[in-house]
Amino acid sequence: MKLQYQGEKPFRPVARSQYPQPKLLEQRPTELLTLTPWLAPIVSEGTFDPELLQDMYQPLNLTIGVTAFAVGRYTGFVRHFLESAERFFMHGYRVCYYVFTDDPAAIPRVPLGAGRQLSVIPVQKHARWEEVSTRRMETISQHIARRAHREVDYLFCLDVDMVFRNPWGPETLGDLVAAIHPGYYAVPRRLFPYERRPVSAAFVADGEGDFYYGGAVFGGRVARVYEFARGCHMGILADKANGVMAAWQEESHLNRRFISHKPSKVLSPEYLWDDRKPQPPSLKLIRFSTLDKDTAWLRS
Ligand SMILES: CC(=O)N[C@H]1[C@@H](OP(=O)(O)OP(=O)(O)OC[C@H]2O[C@@H](n3ccc(=O)[nH]c3=O)[C@H](O)[C@@H]2O)O[C@H](CO)[C@H](O)[C@@H]1O
Ligand SMILES: [Mn+2]
Repeated sequence: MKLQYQGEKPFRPVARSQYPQPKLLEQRPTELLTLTPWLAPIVSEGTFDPELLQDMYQPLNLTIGVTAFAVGRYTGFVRHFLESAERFFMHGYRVCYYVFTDDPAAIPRVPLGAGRQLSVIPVQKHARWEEVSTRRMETISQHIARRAHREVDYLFCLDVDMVFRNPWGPETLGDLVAAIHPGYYAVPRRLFPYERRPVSAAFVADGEGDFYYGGAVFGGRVARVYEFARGCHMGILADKANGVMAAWQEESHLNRRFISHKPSKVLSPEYLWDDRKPQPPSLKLIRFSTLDKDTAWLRS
């Protein structure tokens, strides 16, 4: 299907010319790696000038979409998710939240700032939680084709059982964006929990892989997210036809695809943390984090 995207928005010249000078020979701005071997920036605190980025992106009048699924008991996370996003997510930009749920009446009407809106989109409830989680790729791609490609410039697809704790701004915008999983940023790749059975479309061979990315955060330009989610969905369908469920469901397919379709921007675990873990000194702040939750109860 050929999609008519919103017009591409050209960069305007930077208005402000006074800001700290970038210094080629100065120490690294962060303890973390700042560039992948394919020259994609790895975003973390200290690597960017938030005010400069604000001046560059604000005039573009961008609209940023967010998808979040709240099926079954996960509706209980929506209030905290939206309230914290109102405080910290893309402050000063137009934002469209797309909340997919089997129970629209359970979605709270959280007060939203100017230029920000919430669409509640009904979806069917699947019996197994793996199915709920995995079906997201299909629903996201259909939603982009039907609606979101006309409404937003960038789209982030986020888990709902999470909260924003610090600013998430235009430094995260890129063509195709992945986030490093908080559990595996210091782990050799042979120990990444990739799908290792060749029968699965998500199969990753030994010696392959860059970072282990989290399924809870991905995004980019809406056209690229469409291709990406569709590609993952195709892999999931192929597996289904073979009676296979990948080791970590859609996260396995996402990781497979990011090996061959490299992200143009990588978010450090500041953007995908887990409150059950202590914050290491190398992470200056936590921006978006998983809440401690009763997983068995939620999924039952
Ligand atoms: C630490 C850990 O174990 N992480 C895995 C786990 O993440 P999580 O434990 O973060 O998965 P999760 O329970 O948050 O499910 C993912 C998302 O699907 C939605 N949802 C899920 C179930 C449901 O009944 N209703 C509903 O709305 C909701 O938006 C949720 O945030 O599972 C994912 C499955 O894709 C990935 O494999 C992750 O690696
Ligand atoms: Mn989650």
